[in-house]
Amino acid sequence: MSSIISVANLSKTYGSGFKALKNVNLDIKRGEIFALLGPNGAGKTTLISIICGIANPSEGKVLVGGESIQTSYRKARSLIGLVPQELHTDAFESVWATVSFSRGLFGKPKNPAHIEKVLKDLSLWDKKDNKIITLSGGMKRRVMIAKALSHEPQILFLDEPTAGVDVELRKGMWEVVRTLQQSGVTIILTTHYIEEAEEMADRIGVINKGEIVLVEDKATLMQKLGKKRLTLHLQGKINSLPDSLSHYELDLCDNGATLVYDYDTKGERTGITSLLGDLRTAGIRFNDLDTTQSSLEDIFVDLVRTS
Ligand SMILES: Nc1ncnc2c1ncn2[C@@H]1O[C@H](COP(=O)(O)OP(=O)(O)OP(=O)(O)O)[C@@H](O)[C@H]1O
Repeated sequence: MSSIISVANLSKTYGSGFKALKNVNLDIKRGEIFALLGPNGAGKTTLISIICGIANPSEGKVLVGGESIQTSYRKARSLIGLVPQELHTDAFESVWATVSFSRGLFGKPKNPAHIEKVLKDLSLWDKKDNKIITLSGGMKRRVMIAKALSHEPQILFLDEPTAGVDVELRKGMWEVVRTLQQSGVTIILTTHYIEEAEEMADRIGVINKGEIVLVEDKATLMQKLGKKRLTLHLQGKINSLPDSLSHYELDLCDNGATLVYDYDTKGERTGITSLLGDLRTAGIRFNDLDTTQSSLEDIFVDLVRTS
């Protein structure tokens, strides 16, 4: 896949002297869903604002579809649809009027067939004549996406698309995003919800204190950094672990009914075989066992804590 966005050596120092971005390098591949994760204040919105040409970088370059956002702003910007964090639309306009108007802002000729397709894709067609004020929060969010897609951009930025949205609506939004990807749009979303990145993204980037600390395929990331947990459900409860097991990092849980062992899937030896042997020697028997992969959330918390 070729790059549709290329960010090189980007830094941003605000007037206050605060360094919000420090030498960021990032390529977004055409057609992917890229999730940018980071704690509050990490620099996500600053980065998006610079890529979209809303804020100026202090140093560095951004190319969008091969065009510089700094020197070819109009060309580069027309490739981008942006759904900002805060929802602001004209409450008394109809859905149709507000979405059509957005297209006009990009100097594009009217194209009712395109607006109709966008509204249908976003399940807003039956609301096209409703005033924005009469819509639910989830529908208003979809109107914001429709506005961002009105000028047929190739790239869609979604800044916290599901913040404060209930679980069902969030899942609906994920469906919408998948449909958009299938129609050929490249999607970059920022989120606090690790689950969202885990569910949606092809690749994940983590930003912390203005620095990109990781960019990785989601699947590789889960595998590479993942730890596994072995849980043994004991035949009988035990009060404490015998000394012969003291060199293992074991946790006795559920009042002595389960034994938990965390191991590194990357390690040469997991220690499981010897642990099971030593348990047998110690006379500790179990009925059942299971293993679980640690989640992206564990990985993320680790990264942000240590970087
Ligand atoms: N106009 C500004 N002047 C000075 N500092 C700013 C300005 N805008 C943002 N910052 C600072 O830059 C840092 C990054 O802010 P940014 O909004 O990019 O973070 P974010 O990752 O989007 O956070 P959140 O998840 O809370 O939206 C923060 O410490 C913020 O206080």
